[in-house]
Amino acid sequence: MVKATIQLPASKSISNRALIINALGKGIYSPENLSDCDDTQVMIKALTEGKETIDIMAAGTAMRFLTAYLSVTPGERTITGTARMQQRPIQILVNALRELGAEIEYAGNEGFPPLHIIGTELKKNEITLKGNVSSQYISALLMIGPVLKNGLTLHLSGEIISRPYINLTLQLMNDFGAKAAWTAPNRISVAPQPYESIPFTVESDWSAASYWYQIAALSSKEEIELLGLFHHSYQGDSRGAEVFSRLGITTEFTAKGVKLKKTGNAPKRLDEDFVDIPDLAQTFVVTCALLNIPFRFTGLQSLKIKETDRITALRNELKKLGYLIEEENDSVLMWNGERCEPEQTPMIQTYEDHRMAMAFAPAAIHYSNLQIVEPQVVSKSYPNYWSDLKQAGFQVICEE
Ligand SMILES: O=C(O)C1=C[C@@H](OP(=O)(O)O)[C@@H](O)[C@H](O)C1
Ligand SMILES: C=C(OP(=O)(O)O)C(=O)O
Repeated sequence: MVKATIQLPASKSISNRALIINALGKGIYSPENLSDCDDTQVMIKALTEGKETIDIMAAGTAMRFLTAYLSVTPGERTITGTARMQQRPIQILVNALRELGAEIEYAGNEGFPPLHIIGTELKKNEITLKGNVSSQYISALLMIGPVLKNGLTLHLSGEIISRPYINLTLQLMNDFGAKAAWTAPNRISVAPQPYESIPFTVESDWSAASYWYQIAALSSKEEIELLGLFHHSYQGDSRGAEVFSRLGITTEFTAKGVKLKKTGNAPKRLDEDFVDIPDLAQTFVVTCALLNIPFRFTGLQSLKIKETDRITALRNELKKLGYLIEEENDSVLMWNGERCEPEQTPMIQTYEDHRMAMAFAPAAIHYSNLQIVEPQVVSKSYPNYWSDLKQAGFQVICEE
């Protein structure tokens, strides 16, 4: 029996947007309930310490959003991150900013952080960029739109991935008094209308919630309540609730958050497109395998450039638990029920990826010997994950 009431961490995606918007708007109110996770802490430091060299560690949002922010903010700075961050591409954003007039140089390898940026006034106001690699480039550009002299129009080419994150950006920008909207299926326009300062409270993180839905799905009995989630959420990952309802976990919204209910229904298989919800891929791959539900998950093309190559990491680690997952075109993961002998004491590697640790920990419900290597990685988005699991009665063995 898993019984817990969990105060989830605040969303890092919302926190980091609110911080950038607040800095651009020179607000009088500070956003409330900011996340205490690493990715938000590095953003706060970058915006308040005024250092010449900014280290954002492993935070993709901080790297991309600050690159645009520093391009329009007086001063000369170098922005860098972990070794993995220096392998995560940023050329599309750098080219777009340069085309607008930004002064950015690569301080290491061409196309990747670290970057040397001299803040300047950007004069151009219309560009085309690819929408099929990372939506964070688009969000980064949109957020500086209101402070550009002539506003900004973006034309996006290719299939647009992670679209709900673009919509989250637009939603927050509009809440803070900007005028930004889709003006065609592939075009977004931002008016040169400055941000206003408003009191703002950050919602809990729906991506973090997914690990508790997973725990509910894998345990025989549960009473789980998650605090701080809203019914009409800004976060695309709130769609996880609907996908979990197909796996027999329904959501009851209360005044404080959500209560999870187990219906006992399970589908014969699960097919889903993750192009809008890439951060939930690990949750559902592990959950379906352990529930013995064959699946085909498409839209995973961004997984290779995240904290680690998540396609490879998932296949490697699930094999240790006895599941043979197949991959297609770097963008599909599927499982037809094929098994192999599980390891006696599976040591799950986390590859500096918080979501590997968080998505595999619930597997301890079925594999009592399971160990998680480098468990501290969870601090990227959910520092209290292990203490919350402990509160819920879990004993996961963590290998430091
Ligand atoms: O804008 C954001 O807050 C995010 C966008 C997504 O990245 P991509 O757009 O690179 O897929 C997501 O994976 C990441 O965790 C957070
Ligand atoms: C991909 C993620 O983060 P980021 O790209 O912001 O580092 C994530 O949190 O899963």
